[in-house]
Amino acid sequence: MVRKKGKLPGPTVSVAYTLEYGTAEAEVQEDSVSPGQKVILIDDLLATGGTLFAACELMKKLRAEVLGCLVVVSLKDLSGADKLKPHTVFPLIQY
Ligand SMILES: O=P(O)(O)OC[C@H]1O[C@H](OP(=O)(O)OP(=O)(O)O)[C@H](O)[C@@H]1O
Ligand SMILES: Nc1ncnc2[nH]cnc12
Repeated sequence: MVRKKGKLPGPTVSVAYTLEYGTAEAEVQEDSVSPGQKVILIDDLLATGGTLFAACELMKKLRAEVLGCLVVVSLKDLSGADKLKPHTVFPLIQY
């Protein structure tokens, strides 16, 4: 589980990222994935891609392999999928 900084117990790794309306820090527990583990990232919304890009960076820090990103809604005018390349985004709805 990737969360905003300060919301997870135990040892964590974090990364700063930008949103449409400012900056934030994303965090994941160090033992949440193992090196070499294959992961799929899931979020409700893809806007600029900053949040999922940060999640990909966290997976890179933990040496996990991102197979793709699933989102319910992708706001296509904001080109978030471009920011996530080479990772593939699978949206349920494009708007
Ligand atoms: O592609 P991006 O431009 O990064 O935007 C997408 C993010 O924005 C929303 O979260 P938000 O940061 O607003 O926080 P919330 O989950 O607390 O609503 C949403 O849940 C995504 O995680
Ligand atoms: N453009 C947007 N619309 C709704 N929720 C959002 N969260 C981040 N960007 C958003």
